[in-house]
Amino acid sequence: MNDRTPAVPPVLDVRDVTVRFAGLTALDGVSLTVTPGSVHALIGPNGAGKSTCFNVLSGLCRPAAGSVRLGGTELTRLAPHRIAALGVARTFQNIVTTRGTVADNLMLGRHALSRAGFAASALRLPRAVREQREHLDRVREIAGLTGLGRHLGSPVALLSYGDRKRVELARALCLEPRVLLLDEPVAGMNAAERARTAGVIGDLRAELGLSIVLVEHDMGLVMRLADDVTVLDFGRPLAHGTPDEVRQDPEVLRAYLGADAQAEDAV
Ligand SMILES: Nc1ncnc2c1ncn2[C@@H]1O[C@H](COP(=O)(O)OP(=O)(O)OP(=O)(O)O)[C@@H](O)[C@H]1O
Repeated sequence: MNDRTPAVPPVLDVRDVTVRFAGLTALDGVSLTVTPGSVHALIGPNGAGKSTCFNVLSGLCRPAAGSVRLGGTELTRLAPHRIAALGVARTFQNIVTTRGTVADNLMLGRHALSRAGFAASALRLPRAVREQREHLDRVREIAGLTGLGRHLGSPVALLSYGDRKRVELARALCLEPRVLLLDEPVAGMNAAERARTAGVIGDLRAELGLSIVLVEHDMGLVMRLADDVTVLDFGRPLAHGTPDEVRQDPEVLRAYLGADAQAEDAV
């Protein structure tokens, strides 16, 4: 821990959220509570509404009904940048970072936290130089936490797929979030990269005390990392509980986990 470590994050409370796209109800009365400092997984088959839920949490999608609160603050009608400023950062399923070095991209992630104005930075006034140095120090720490320390000077385009996915994660961390929304953080990775990223996510929770909401199809990762699991099916909440409770829930086995869960139990 360090003095930038956020205090205990506030509860993220999602109540009765409904989202409709034309005739389709993508989320239908979804509620979940993310306990401070926990990993809360959101799982379900393709089209269950997981990404839509993330879009609501990060302000990209406005629900027809329901509310999202972070501590005492209502997030539901806020713009994405306001929600990010309040401490909710996200990654996306697809890699969006393709240019510049790892350090460049992480410094961009710090931009929203800069206090020195454009003129002070352009003129390299002492205050701006000091702030820049502090951001660089923090970028180095975050790169270390995410396993990117030795890649800081590398162009992102030359990194392995797994490292590029972790650049997305590190960039979200550069906002110093209290809640981190991870949308399929290991999708497309090989087994070694998955294990590495799972270790990084576990360390983040332990070292930064973040609340993490995790959307992931890799059930092994979900079962290993999550404290709580909410299962969606056709936009509706199907089950909620610990990983062990959810993996034994007959409705969940029928609707979603099926062979995967049984295969995992056999390991
Ligand atoms: N912008 C949109 N316009 C219309 N329908 C949409 C839109 N976004 C999502 N949907 C529909 O809403 C439903 C939920 O989609 P969503 O992407 O949230 O599911 P998901 O659980 O994240 O699926 P996946 O695991 O495949 O990413 C789907 O039927 C999808 O086709």
